[in-house]
Amino acid sequence: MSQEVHKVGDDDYADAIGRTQTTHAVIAADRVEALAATLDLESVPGDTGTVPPGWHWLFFNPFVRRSHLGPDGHPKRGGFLPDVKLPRRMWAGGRLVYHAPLPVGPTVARTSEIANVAVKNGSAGTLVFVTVRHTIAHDGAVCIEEEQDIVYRDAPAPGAAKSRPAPAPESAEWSEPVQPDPVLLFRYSALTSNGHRIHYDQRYVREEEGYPDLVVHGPLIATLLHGLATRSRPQQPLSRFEFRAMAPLFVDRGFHVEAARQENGDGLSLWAKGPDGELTMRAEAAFRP
Ligand SMILES: CC(C)(COP(=O)(O)OP(=O)(O)OC[C@H]1O[C@@H](n2cnc3c(N)ncnc32)[C@H](O)[C@@H]1OP(=O)(O)O)[C@@H](O)C(=O)NCCC(=O)NCCSC(=O)C[C@](C)(O)C(=O)O
Repeated sequence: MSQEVHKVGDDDYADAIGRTQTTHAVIAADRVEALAATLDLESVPGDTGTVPPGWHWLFFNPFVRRSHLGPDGHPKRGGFLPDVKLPRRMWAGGRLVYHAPLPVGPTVARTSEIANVAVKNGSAGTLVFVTVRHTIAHDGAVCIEEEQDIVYRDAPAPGAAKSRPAPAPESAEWSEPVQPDPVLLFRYSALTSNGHRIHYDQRYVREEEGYPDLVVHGPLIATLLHGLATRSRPQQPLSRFEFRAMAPLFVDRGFHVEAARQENGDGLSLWAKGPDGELTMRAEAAFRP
């Protein structure tokens, strides 16, 4: 990463860079099966006894004590994650390398490091991007490497104009509809131990964060794109996946996950298309030969 600027106002985030944390999780079969049911799949896809790509987001999110939660329902900032003062947190994207399947059953370690903090100007004010580098290893062998981008934004200015998302591509070779009902959002929050109120607390999301309705989880959309990628190439294991969340999706507003062969490459380009045809997430997937 090349960004050098870690300051917003008087806050200097340089100290946070390089901070590490290790979390352990039992890769429990019942949780993996519960996600299959939540995604309305007949069974867990892929090889028996392994976690499908993207499903590792089920694990490693600790249930902290209630008194240690911040106003958004996430653990208070200033522990592992830097104490960014901007109130609205979103999952902005990530880059994943799948080295080996994550086995179901054992207790597995995830080591996390704050890789970068970048302050940028967005269309509606300051954005602070925190990039966390995760390594998930079992028995000394790395299974997954991931860089996760979390973005923090200012509260919306009253009457501020909304930025207009770009249209999604019209070149889909694969397209699947998704109906994000409140039960899907609730079950995904529960399964991923995610207390973020933007996914279930309608008063909070409207009054405090200024969104029109409950927000669909970024990792859920990325998981659905992973699923489309692996179904489109059943013979080839996924080796890399990168994605960027471009605009939010909301509860009860149907959207599509779509894919096409890459124009310049052997992999797939994928995206989520919102209810008005807008591009809400884009992704690239690479596969082993
Ligand atoms: C991120 C938003 C606010 C920026 O929107 P904007 O209009 O303010 O920004 P912009 O003007 O388009 O771009 C400004 C700068 O930011 C960069 N940028 C712009 N977007 C990204 C991105 N995604 N990843 C990395 N960089 C990004 C962009 O490249 C540019 O950099 P530059 O000045 O160097 O050229 C906007 O794109 C957006 O709303 N995206 C959708 C976010 C979303 O819906 N996430 C999923 C739901 S939140 C969630 O699931 C949460 C969870 C799971 O509970 C959880 O807490 O972990």
